[in-house]
Amino acid sequence: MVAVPALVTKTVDRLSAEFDKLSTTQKYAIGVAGGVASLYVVGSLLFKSSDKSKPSTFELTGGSIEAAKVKAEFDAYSESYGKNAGDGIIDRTKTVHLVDVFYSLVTDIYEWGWGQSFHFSPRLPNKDLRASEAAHEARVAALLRLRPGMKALDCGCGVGGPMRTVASVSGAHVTGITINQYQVDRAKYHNLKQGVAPLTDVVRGDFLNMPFKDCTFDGAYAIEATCHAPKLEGVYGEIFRVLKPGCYFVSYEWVSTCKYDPTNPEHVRIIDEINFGNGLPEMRSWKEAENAGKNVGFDLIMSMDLATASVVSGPWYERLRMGKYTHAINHSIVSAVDAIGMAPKGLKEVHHMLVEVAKSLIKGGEVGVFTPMHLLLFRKPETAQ
Ligand SMILES: C=C(CC[C@@H](C)[C@H]1CC[C@H]2C3=CC[C@H]4[C@H](C)[C@@H](O)CC[C@]4(C)[C@H]3CC[C@]12C)C(C)C
Ligand SMILES: C[S@@+](CC[C@H](N)C(=O)[O-])C[C@H]1O[C@@H](n2cnc3c(N)ncnc32)[C@H](O)[C@@H]1O
Repeated sequence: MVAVPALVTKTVDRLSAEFDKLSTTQKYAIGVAGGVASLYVVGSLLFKSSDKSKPSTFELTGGSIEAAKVKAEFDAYSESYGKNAGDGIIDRTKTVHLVDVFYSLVTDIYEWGWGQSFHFSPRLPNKDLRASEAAHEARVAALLRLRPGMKALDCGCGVGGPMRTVASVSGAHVTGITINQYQVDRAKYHNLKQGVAPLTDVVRGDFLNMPFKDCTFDGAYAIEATCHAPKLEGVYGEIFRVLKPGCYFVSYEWVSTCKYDPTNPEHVRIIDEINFGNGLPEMRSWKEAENAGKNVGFDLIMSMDLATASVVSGPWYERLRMGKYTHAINHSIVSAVDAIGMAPKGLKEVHHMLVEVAKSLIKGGEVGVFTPMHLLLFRKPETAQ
């Protein structure tokens, strides 16, 4: 006989007593919910797909961080943010390392619950999420005037969703750079599987110090990525260096809008929460982003917030708002997988951070103080070296 600890028997007794007090409908509802959850768990275990196009619930990892260290790395990440609203990352020299850690922690969860493109998009009328996403990415190829035979740079490429669209629609070759090795592996896997490998390459590196020669690329873009740089001039300056003269750089920037009031505590709180839940050192204003490009030598060609540019497209944060209940269900699933010891310890806390940041992003969008898609189109002058 197996000895059952007294604490367990006591807890079971108390739960049964509580269960007895419920009405028949409540008991029935709990039974159905339990059944669905068990079916989900058993189904996922039995029918674990060999298709690795997205991790299953039981395959969520800490990216490049070994499972035993996930909790400690997440705690260190959390502690790197200041206690006062507006502080951001206290020691900015640690930003690049912390961003690398951040992406190890979230990449599987992003792919699992969002997809292969780690960005937002305006929702186009009569187009589904994927079509709206692809249109947002294809706009980049058009703005850069990419053609077959050209070489483009994807600065902060994630697992390569945008890269695959840009290369496919333009016929140009795209090299992606990301600070996170796990993302390099995922991006290469998807590129190969989707037949885009011949037009793509992915390297691990720091976009503040890129392993490319001066004047290498015919175009460069960054989709919701340069917001991670400790200083925008640092990354913009590197992009300027590796671009050929006369070529374009387009960025979808995460910035505060002209509605942001630094003396309004609610605005400050929203931005602070967005910084923490997304691995940002601080939030820049759209004007600071424009100036950063000009400061490194670019000509500014176009500057507009795509969140408000078209009156017929739906808000970028609608997808998050619609997913509110799914996020809660996802949290129960991650917690259950954690409870049975099938997820790295700490991943539940990472997921909780994402549930919370989804709320702050929605708030930032609704109040209008934040946009993840301020379009900046720059050109390196013909005369520049
Ligand atoms: C550009 C960046 C990332 C932008 C977005 C791709 C991500 C921002 C917030 C993320 C998410 C929030 C809630 C998660 C949910 C709780 C989980 O169950 C499934 C994944 C989420 C939907 C997740 C997906 C990606 C985001 C929308 C930043 C980092 C600069
Ligand atoms: C939100 S993701 C966007 C990814 C991709 N652009 C997309 O839209 O799917 C931000 C990306 O920036 C990269 N990044 C952040 N800081 C970086 C750095 N210092 N050097 C290189 N890549 C960096 C991250 O690794 C990640 O791939």
